Amino acid sequence: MLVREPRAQEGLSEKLPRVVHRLSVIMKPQVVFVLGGPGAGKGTQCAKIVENYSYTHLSAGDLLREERSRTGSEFGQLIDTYIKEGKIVPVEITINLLKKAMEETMKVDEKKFRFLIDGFPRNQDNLQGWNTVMDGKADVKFVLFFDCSNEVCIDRCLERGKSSGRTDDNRASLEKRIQTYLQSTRPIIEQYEKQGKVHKIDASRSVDEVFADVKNILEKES
Ligand SMILES: Nc1ncnc2c1ncn2[C@@H]1O[C@H](COP(=O)(O)OP(=O)(O)OP(=O)(O)O)[C@@H](O)[C@H]1O
Ligand SMILES: Nc1ccn([C@@H]2O[C@H](COP(=O)(O)O)[C@@H](O)[C@H]2O)c(=O)n1
Repeated sequence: MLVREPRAQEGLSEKLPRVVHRLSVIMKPQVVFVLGGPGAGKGTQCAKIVENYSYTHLSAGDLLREERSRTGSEFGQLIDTYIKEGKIVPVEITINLLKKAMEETMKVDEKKFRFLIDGFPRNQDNLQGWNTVMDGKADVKFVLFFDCSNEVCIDRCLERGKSSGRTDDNRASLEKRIQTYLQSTRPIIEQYEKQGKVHKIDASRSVDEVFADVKNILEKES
């Protein structure tokens, strides 16, 4: 004889709150922060993750560059100066771009709730902005930290600079970007390390060797 679960007899009014709660949990953005020095390979690895897993890649740097070239942007000039100087743009600008991009992604396809947020949070101001605006609205699952020497970072960016057209892929900007990374971003990574949230990857190896480690981490975390 079939024994009926009590829930099977529930009406819609009893079920609905539970369904709504479950949906809101499922659809809460799940975030992986992707950090590392300039040219460490963050964007390259994010592209490979997107090919293989259901993540949406949002690069804070790309969003700022887009905003810089958007006709009528009130922040274009400021962003341009900060990027050339290797300085971190005030978070009020960056967090709004990220939030909008996340919302638009999920509006188009509600199943796209896993995000790789690349190049953020880069300093204390970024982290504070994230906590203020996104607290409770998104879960930060872990941090992928692509670690390699300053020399490798600089060499890769200079090589990329031959064709990237980026205003900051030159030696003068790179010296400043490395300083900003060491002084402002490394302490953020250390904070997440203390929370046990950081997966550190040796990014000085080939793209495929680095990605093999990334895959292992993503398989374990899923
Ligand atoms: N493992 C690797 N070995 C050699 N070259 C690499 C590797 N990963 C990336 N590159 C190259 O180095 C350059 C920088 O890579 P990428 O743009 O992915 O770095 P990034 O960390 O996103 O940089 P940024 O923070 O400056 O935007 C690119 O030209 C890329 O093709
Ligand atoms: N959170 C961030 C991210 C980036 N910037 C500025 O953009 C430059 C390029 O960033 P990449 O991630 O593409 O290397 C970076 O040097 C900063 O000037 C930022 O301000 N805040």
